[in-house]
Amino acid sequence: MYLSSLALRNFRNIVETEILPSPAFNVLWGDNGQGKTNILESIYIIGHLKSFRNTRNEDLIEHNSIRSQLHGEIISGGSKRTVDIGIESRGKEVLLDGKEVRHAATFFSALRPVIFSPEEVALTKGAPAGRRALLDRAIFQIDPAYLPRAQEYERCLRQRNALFRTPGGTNQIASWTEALIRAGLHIRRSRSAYLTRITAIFNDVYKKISGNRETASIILPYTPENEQGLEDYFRQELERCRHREILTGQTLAGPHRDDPLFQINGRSIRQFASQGQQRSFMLAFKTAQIIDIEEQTGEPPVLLLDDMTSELDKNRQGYFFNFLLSRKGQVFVTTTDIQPMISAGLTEARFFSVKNGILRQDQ
Ligand SMILES: Nc1ncnc2c1ncn2[C@@H]1O[C@H](COP(=O)(O)OP(=O)(O)OP(=O)(O)O)[C@@H](O)[C@H]1O
Repeated sequence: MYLSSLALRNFRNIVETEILPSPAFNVLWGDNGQGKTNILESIYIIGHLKSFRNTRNEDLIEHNSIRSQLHGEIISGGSKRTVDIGIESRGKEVLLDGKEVRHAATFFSALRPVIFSPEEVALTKGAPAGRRALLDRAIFQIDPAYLPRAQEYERCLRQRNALFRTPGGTNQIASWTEALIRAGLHIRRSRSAYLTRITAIFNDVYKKISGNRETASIILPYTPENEQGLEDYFRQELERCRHREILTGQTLAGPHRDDPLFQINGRSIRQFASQGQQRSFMLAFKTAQIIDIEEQTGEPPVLLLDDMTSELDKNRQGYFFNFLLSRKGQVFVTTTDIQPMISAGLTEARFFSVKNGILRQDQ
């Protein structure tokens, strides 16, 4: 699966551009603030409908315009698919192969881009919501059933919270508690199963990146193996919070409050990790995600790497370049300095210079 053509109009600082990327390696290079990340963002939106940056539709539209237009052509399993996305401040219009998209799940399987960006690295150290989002996004991408389940959980959560604030509503809480537990168990089971599946690769990659000097782990606050135990745990959590829930009018336990623990050498990343260690952690997580997508779908995903080599020492950089070179999938990487890539042997890559939102393919 790869992006064979990308055309953008009035997207961020890119007024008009069309590129024909290589099915293998593409390097977007240029000074800071020229539009490299914007290109990656457009590809990410073609795969996910949303940006990986926390942005509103109007931020995506070129300042002097009222509409952005994104067009992507994707080669998958030997056939071509097209994606067209029109963005206006009031919303997005999406066409897959010229037809309106009814189910988001159909759409998410069209390109499956995986992003590695400094914004995401920051999530490892931030609030629990960011770490949950990292995990959930990875699962959404591979499991079409996860999105409706997450939506069902959100619905139960909203209903249950509303009852806390409705006079006499607490009498009806019990049935919504049961619905919440049922829906929540799906989410927790999926999160556990996903981590169980990728843990071996993740551990292995992290060890290699760190030259066998460190170990990393992602730990959920519940045990994955035991189904009944998972349910009992959820009930006990709710029971423990009951009094506070009535006081605050909010559901205080469940998948929406889980805090996945990211650790290096048994210590929380939040408190101890350096920038380089956080990056290595994300590299290992994303690498595991990529390998998992490849194993589950039989096709390598498109990899988007935004400025990923800064703050990695030479050994860690070297490991990652070797990994990239050994892969079959399509890669887009941004950089201000192409020299390390040329030295690493990425000579087969297609290079695009980016200046003031204008892209030029180097000869
Ligand atoms: N809606 C918009 N309309 C016009 N220009 C925009 C819009 N949104 C962002 N920009 C411009 O895009 C540029 C930033 O582009 P981008 O984030 O892709 O930079 P970059 O080349 O990746 O740089 P860096 O190496 O610093 O990450 C800035 O000049 C910013 O002003």
